Amino acid sequence: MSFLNKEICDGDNPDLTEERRTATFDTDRMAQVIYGSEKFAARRRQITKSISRIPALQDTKPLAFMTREEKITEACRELDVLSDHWEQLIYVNDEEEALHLHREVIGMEGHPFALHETMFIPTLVSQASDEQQEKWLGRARKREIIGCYAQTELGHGSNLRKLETTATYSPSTQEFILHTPTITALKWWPGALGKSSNYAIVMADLVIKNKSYGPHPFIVQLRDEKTHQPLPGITVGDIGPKMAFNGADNGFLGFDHFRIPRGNLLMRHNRVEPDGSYLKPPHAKIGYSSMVKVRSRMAMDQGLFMAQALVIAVRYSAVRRQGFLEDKSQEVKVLDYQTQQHRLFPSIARVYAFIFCGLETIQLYEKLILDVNKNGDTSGMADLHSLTSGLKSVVTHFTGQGIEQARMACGGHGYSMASYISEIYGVAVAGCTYEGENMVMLLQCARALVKAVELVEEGHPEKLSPMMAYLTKPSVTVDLTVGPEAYVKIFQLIAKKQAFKATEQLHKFMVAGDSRDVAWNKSAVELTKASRLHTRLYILKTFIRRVESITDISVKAALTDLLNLHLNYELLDVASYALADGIMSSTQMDFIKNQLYSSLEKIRPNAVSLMDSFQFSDLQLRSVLGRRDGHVYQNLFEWAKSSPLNQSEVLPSVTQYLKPMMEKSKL
Ligand SMILES: CCCCCCCCCC/C=C\CCCCCCCCCC(=O)SCCNC(=O)CCNC(=O)[C@H](O)C(C)(C)COP(=O)(O)OP(=O)(O)OC[C@H]1O[C@@H](n2cnc3c(N)ncnc32)[C@H](O)[C@@H]1OP(=O)(O)O
Ligand SMILES: Cc1cc2nc3c(=O)[nH]c(=O)nc-3n(C[C@H](O)[C@H](O)[C@H](O)COP(=O)(O)OP(=O)(O)OC[C@H]3O[C@@H](n4cnc5c(N)ncnc54)[C@H](O)[C@@H]3O)c2cc1C
Repeated sequence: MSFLNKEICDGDNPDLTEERRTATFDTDRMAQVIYGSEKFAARRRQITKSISRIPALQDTKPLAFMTREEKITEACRELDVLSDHWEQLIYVNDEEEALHLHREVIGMEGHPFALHETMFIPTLVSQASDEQQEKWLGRARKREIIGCYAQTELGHGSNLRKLETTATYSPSTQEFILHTPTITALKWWPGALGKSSNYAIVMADLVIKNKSYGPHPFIVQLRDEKTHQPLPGITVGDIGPKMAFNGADNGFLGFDHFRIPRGNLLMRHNRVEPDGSYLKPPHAKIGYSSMVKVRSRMAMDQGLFMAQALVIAVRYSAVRRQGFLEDKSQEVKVLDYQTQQHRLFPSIARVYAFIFCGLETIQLYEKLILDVNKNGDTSGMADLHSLTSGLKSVVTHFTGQGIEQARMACGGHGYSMASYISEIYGVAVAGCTYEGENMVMLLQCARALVKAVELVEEGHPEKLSPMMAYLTKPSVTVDLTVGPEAYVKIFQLIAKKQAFKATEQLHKFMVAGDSRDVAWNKSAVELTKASRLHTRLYILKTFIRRVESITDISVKAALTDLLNLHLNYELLDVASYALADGIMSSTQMDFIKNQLYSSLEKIRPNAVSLMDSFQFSDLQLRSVLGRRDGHVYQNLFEWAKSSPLNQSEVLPSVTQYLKPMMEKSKL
């Protein structure tokens, strides 16, 4: 068939080439801003190039046509190839490079080392004593053992204080006896637990002399290191297929009076002595630090998920032609429609905003762990906990929305698994649940907000952390034409008003006789609204800070357009609060709308390059629709032909059922 002639696929789609030519900035320079440094952006490109030279790391069969078993096997094959090339591809133990390598080669659907790297090793780093690290950390880093993080149970996830798995200390044998007393106490959900891991960090209720000390982390061997068979006393398996993440074997785990040595309680911050005496940690929640680590990474990780969906949708929108504007001789690129821009560009701005936030929170976590491990200083824990609790909830929610809009922006082809957007969506929205269900975490953030409001009301504003300082700002009239700072001021007023209103409501119920818990529940929706506004304000301020710090003029100009779009879009999105409280007038609302529409026009010529700047390889994107070459239709046809259903002309379902049925109908 002539239209499949290879020659016409040589070179990129001219529509995309034109987009790339009109960009006003250099995508390598933009990548430096996205990835935090010139060095890392260059390393990413270098790693991508090295990967492309290893034939065994190129895609085999499209993921969409694989079974779960095939996906898991393929991920393991890739891990094996990676381990042979590890030292030649990346600097050993460089977490960011390793993450990039995994994202690109194995993708996002999960693999046996995902939890090993993201939670098992970090828990050993933050919770194990030096002696324990000597014993396990080296082995874990060399991947002699595979570990996961087993906390959630069939009956309890959000409420850690009610975990049922017990670790009862036996002073006579100096052992802990791990036990699963009921079916609801089965560990349920941990990634890579089902079939791959032979070790786990198990969170269990520490019990000494009939006294419960709450959840503590233990390192537990689950399987024989030679045979990989579960050890006696352990029941373990896979929990079955999920909405996405089907390359991961999320698992269940039960203990039948399973004994582990005393030295398997991770004892960097707390201890159980041989006689059973307990030395408490410097902060009650220090054992939760691995969750805080993952939450601190989520703004970045979710930003990258949304970026992948938007690369696909924006490239496709520059290639897809549908309908007419002025010129009736050629259909228009759908990216030229204002509605398409309004659907996609605010999400592009959020991607950048989330990533800038993520760069900051990752550093905040690293600093916290240094402070705790080196100086025993836990003073930063409360702030980082409330910040990351709000942030994980807000970014996962908006990422889900942004990816779904990206899918719809691709019309019918977005619904095909060839776009890969449905898979990205499934993986990203898991983040609304894991590491703390979003509502639960917004309410954690609200605890800090209410405390801060109470401090202001009690006349102690000097005790507020810098993040809460806006709660003392007086109401002022703001001229929006002044620039970003004016938007921040209005946002601060809106967020402050909501924090005070929610706290007032809480207090009102308490004064009327409700307990704090009941009053809290009756005010919970208002409290979560306050948390969202507080978090969105933080994101907005980080975006402004980051753009102000950029030195490359053309990159800064492109990002200033994006920032302006973000400011106007965010303010419009929360305008109902501002109007209700008389913070903004309807004239100001009209101004914001007009600014927003003009931002869309300014961003239009840079849209493709703003997304190209993420420098995702086609291997990483795994999207037929979003490939860099833009030869959407040829690529889609090739992909469809590779469907298992097309490997024979007549399917058994036809010979077995349809054919006889049609024959019968003829009689
Ligand atoms: C070399 C490196 C290579 C790297 C390669 C990596 C390869 C990766 C490849 C990528 C491929 C795929 C990606 C896969 C990634 C998937 C990751 C998925 C991971 C998912 C894991 C999980 O989900 S683990 C389970 C998570 N579970 C939860 O989050 C449970 C949520 N619940 C809680 O956290 C708690 O129950 C609670 C915080 C909600 C309440 O706790 P508690 O009841 O104990 O406390 P209170 O509410 O009473 O509050 C009391 C006070 O304590 C304060 N608090 C609570 N928590 C903390 C904390 N963490 N830090 C500080 N303070 C805390 C709380 O604020 C209260 O304070 P006051 O208000 O002052 O009283
Ligand atoms: C893909 C994926 C991977 C995971 N990986 C791991 C892992 O590696 N290790 C691990 O240990 N766990 C893992 N989990 C489990 C995950 O951490 C939990 O599912 C999560 O913490 C939510 O807990 P839950 O399922 O008990 O939800 P629930 O708490 O039962 O939530 C159900 C509903 O109740 C509401 N709710 C609950 N408590 C409150 C409250 N106090 N106030 C108001 N509303 C409330 C929630 O908002 C939600 O709407 C994973 C989960 C998923 C989906």
